[in-house]
Amino acid sequence: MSNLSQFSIRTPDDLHLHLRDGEVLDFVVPATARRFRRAIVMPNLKPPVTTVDQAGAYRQRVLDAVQRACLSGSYEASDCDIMQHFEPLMVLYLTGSTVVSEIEKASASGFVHAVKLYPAGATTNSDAGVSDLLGQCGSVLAAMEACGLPLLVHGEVTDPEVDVFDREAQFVERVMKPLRDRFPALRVVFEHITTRQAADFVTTHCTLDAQGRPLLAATITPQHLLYNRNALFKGGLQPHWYCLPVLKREEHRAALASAATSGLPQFFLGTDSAPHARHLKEMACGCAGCYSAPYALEMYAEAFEMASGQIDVKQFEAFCSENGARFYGLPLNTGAVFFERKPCTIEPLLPFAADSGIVPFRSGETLQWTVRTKA
Ligand SMILES: NC(=O)N[C@@H](CC(=O)O)C(=O)O
Ligand SMILES: [Zn+2]
Ligand SMILES: [Zn+2]
Repeated sequence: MSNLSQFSIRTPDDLHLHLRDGEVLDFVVPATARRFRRAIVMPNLKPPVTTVDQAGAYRQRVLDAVQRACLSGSYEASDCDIMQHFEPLMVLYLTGSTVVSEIEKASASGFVHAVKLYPAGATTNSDAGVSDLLGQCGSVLAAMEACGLPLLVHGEVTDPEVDVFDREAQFVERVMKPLRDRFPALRVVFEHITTRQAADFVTTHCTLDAQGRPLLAATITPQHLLYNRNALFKGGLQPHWYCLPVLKREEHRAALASAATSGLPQFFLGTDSAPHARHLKEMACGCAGCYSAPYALEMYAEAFEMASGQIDVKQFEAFCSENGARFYGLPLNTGAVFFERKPCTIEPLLPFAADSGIVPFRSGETLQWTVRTKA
């Protein structure tokens, strides 16, 4: 088989992204805005984004940060042309106090595209989350099902008795299956899946709505497509490979790679790019999250090539740029990004003046693909 040396795909969307707030937001938003046309922006700020008004204000801060980046003179004019069109898709953080009227307001807003479940205690800034989804949120879930607003799920049980590597598989049994049974028409995204059990569940339990769109979908990150849990301990403890849900055994990575390259419409790109300052990762009790945004597309190309030997460009494009948009009922993007087989090396540290900097995921490594946004 001859190796592809270049190809292009429709401009992609990142359907799971952390942009944070304040100075960090200014620092990280360009990496996404210069590659992706839209992104689902996670609401796990401190305090969390729980109302439509807060989501609207946060959306404006994201747009303002993009404008400041363009005016700063630090980015090329051609990058700024692309960044200007970045559209943040906002999400509400589900709590035990979320009310039905807020769901209806979100659905009517035009800029809130989903509601996010953080099981209380499961991950970064999840303290305000929900401990018993079906017990606490029945009327809210019914309202979301009725108005078609998707529920995005961090799918791990928090029962301390459950082994950390089994928390996602247990979540399928204890929460996902009962949720589908009770709300069969609720649109659900199983975020950043990491196990064969989650991939199988989304493959086999996905039903379609009247327009033929999947009602159950999943995002998959570059790290979970490329690595198994050995990476966490390679040559010593590797804090920059630590994210939640944690990397799993090789059989699970292989199942995710099969799902992503299956051509099924319910699997799509969501980087879960989650920046934390260097000193907060490289410490006793370091934070969970990989900052992958600057090189995520290059890494996805590598993952698809590793899975299939040769990238099937149509399937890669569907995963990066079409399946997610269709799930969210958004128009497909125009424009393109270009991939060239040319080595590119990731910076060891991204200097962030206000802090200790951010170590990008796979810092210092050389990737095989280079991405451009101009032909
Ligand atoms: N994935 C992570 O390890 N961390 C995310 C939270 C999340 O998506 O669970 C973060 O906000 O840092
Ligand atoms: Zn999560
Ligand atoms: Zn996340």
